[in-house]
Amino acid sequence: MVKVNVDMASSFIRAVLPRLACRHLKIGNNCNGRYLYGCNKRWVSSGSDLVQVEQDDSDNEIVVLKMNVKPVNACTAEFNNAMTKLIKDLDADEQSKGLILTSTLPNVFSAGLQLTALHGKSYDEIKEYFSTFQTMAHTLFTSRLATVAAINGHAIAGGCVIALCCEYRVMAEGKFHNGLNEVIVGIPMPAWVSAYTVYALGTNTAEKVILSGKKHTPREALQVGLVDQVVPPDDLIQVSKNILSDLIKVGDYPRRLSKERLRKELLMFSL
Ligand SMILES: CC/C=C\C/C=C\CCCC/C=C/C(=O)SCCNC(=O)CCNC(=O)[C@H](O)C(C)(C)COP(=O)(O)OP(=O)(O)OC[C@H]1O[C@@H](n2cnc3c(N)ncnc32)[C@H](O)[C@@H]1OP(=O)(O)O
Repeated sequence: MVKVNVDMASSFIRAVLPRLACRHLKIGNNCNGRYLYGCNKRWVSSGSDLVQVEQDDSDNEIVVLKMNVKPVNACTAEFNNAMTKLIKDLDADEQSKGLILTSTLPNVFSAGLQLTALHGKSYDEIKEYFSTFQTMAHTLFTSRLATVAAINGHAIAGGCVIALCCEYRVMAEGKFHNGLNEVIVGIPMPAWVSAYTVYALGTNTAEKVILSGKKHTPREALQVGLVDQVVPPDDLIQVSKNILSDLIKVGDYPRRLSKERLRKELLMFSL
């Protein structure tokens, strides 16, 4: 079990993080909180259109969630909460078997945490904001659904984490980057993110990926295991659907229980 010095992390959040994060982006507070509403399933209601929901088949077994937070799918607290609610609703709906996660934006899957949310905020506010992201990631990671990330653009830091929470990751070819650049931004990697990365990549590669903070091209991401497949952009969704169809062919109960047993150990990690 990883030991974390919580006092050190707390001091870091209080004193250093807000300045580092905003210096990294060279931005002030450009939070844009207005979004459309667009769910088309009666049992899915995120309360916003930060995530668009599409049914993929007549049986309602496959759902496509499209992140829709312009301009770069930065994970606002409202987005994190909407995602958490949607995934929980889908988990509770026995008809749903699989989930594809992608983005409405042409070149960005997700830019990760909303760095502007850290600017000028109190310790408690930042802590609360982080916890909305962590809850969303845990909910996706442990969802009973089969999950595929269809990465149609940059997947940076928290964006890469969202993809790592999925069982399978397909990335579009293109001039995109995928990586965990937290150490470059100035965020010490939380133990739970490291644990998820080790789970997906293995310890040795995860350490290299995390400690370098490197942003990988799709091909490089494939080599280190951040993604499982790289495909032409036009094929991304169809390939993801084919993978998902194969995943959900397996008996629901043994699959669900095995996923739970494999993944629940990792929930002990927090900061
Ligand atoms: C101690 C810690 C304890 C507990 C932690 C608990 C949880 C931690 C979670 C795990 C750690 C996760 C960390 C993060 O996610 S940090 C975020 C790091 N993200 C980045 O570094 C990405 C930065 N962005 C980019 O690289 C590019 O924007 C991107 C995505 C490649 C797209 O490029 P492009 O299409 O050219 O677009 P622009 O760069 O011009 O950006 C357009 C617009 O968006 C603003 N923006 C970009 N990224 C963010 C962001 N992450 N948050 C907020 N805003 C962002 C950018 O400033 C531009 O705004 P403008 O007003 O100028 O138009």
